[in-house]
Amino acid sequence: MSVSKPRVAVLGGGSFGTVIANLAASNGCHTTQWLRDAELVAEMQATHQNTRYLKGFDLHPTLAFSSDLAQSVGQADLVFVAIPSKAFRQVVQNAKPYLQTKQMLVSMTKGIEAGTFSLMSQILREEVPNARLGVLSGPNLAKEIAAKMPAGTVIASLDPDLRATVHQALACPYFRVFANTDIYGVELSGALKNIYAIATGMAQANKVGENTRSMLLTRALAEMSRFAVQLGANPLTFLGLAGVGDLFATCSSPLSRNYQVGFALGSGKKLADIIADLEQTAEGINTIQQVKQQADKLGVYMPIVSGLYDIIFNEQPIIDVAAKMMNSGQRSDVEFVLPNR
Ligand SMILES: NC(=O)C1=CN([C@@H]2O[C@H](COP(=O)(O)OP(=O)(O)OC[C@H]3O[C@@H](n4cnc5c(N)ncnc54)[C@H](O)[C@@H]3O)[C@@H](O)[C@H]2O)C=CC1
Ligand SMILES: O=C(CO)COP(=O)(O)O
Repeated sequence: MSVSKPRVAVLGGGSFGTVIANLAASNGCHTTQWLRDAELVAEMQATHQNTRYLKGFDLHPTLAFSSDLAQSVGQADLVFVAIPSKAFRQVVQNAKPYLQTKQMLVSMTKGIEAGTFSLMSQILREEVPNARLGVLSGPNLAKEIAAKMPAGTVIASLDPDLRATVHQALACPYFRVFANTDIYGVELSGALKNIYAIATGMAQANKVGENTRSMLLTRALAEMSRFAVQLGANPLTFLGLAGVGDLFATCSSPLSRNYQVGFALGSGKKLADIIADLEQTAEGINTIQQVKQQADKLGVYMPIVSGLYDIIFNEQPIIDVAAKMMNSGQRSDVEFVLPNR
């Protein structure tokens, strides 16, 4: 286990990258946040705020900002990556010449690469084959952490030193870091729950009751774990913070961008207008498309994903899709206990 505080780099200038960089700096780690936008870097250096993505929060005075990748990652022991999935590979490729062999790379991105169905840890493995890898995921709404509201997260890695180093960098009285070794399960949980946050936002816009919301959430958990197990994840991971924890937080909170997208769709707004207004990342729309394709290929039954796909991409009315789901006959409540025939 490392004894001195790790030197940290965070790639990504969005709300989550900022919150994690701020936590590490507040914990005494020499921390640099890398952003592609030099203008925003200059503003953040002057104000120690991120007015574009995390308005109203003062950042720790020792947190450094840079738009120079070499300077940001070159000296770091631990590199967190919080870049939206559509740009993740490109940014890692750009950083690659400056990465050192013993560095630890941790993805915080909850998405799936379009076209390849790669999760971000798989991209890290492909692009930087010798790196020490981890995934950070959990119920971590950025603004709540910025406001120092207590939260827990999960660091998943096969490398015990990496798990301990992430704990050392981030754990504090309002942020607890739990451990897991099921990288794929933790990472899939984080990506998949965005789909169901869209569904719950849509249902809330249609003023459903608590019974409906509970059914949706529980069937979402059944569906996402069924899919993940097919892909080799451990079903028990879905009982942890990265699974049911993040599903509950994201599906309940209007702070979630995916929930906001679902709510706006459920209120009759057009997807293109919603995305344009959001100006932030909502991974779930891309994830629905990637998961629908993969579930069809593997023959996994995912009625919520299929229903959302029909509403968003085939313009089917929400009420028709909901009625079809409610009339789908009897299925097992917990299929790992009572299998479906
Ligand atoms: N915000 C949150 O509460 C949480 C977000 N996450 C995940 O973190 C990832 C990043 O999300 P946020 O920080 O919330 O995003 P955000 O929407 O707040 O900001 C996105 C950031 O990525 C940057 N970016 C986009 N394309 C880029 C490119 N080609 N090169 C360099 N930078 C680029 C943008 O400039 C911006 O700084 C997402 O996958 C999200 O699912 C995970 C946990 C919590
Ligand atoms: O992942 C998150 C909280 O854990 C954030 O969710 P959104 O990306 O929907 O805002």
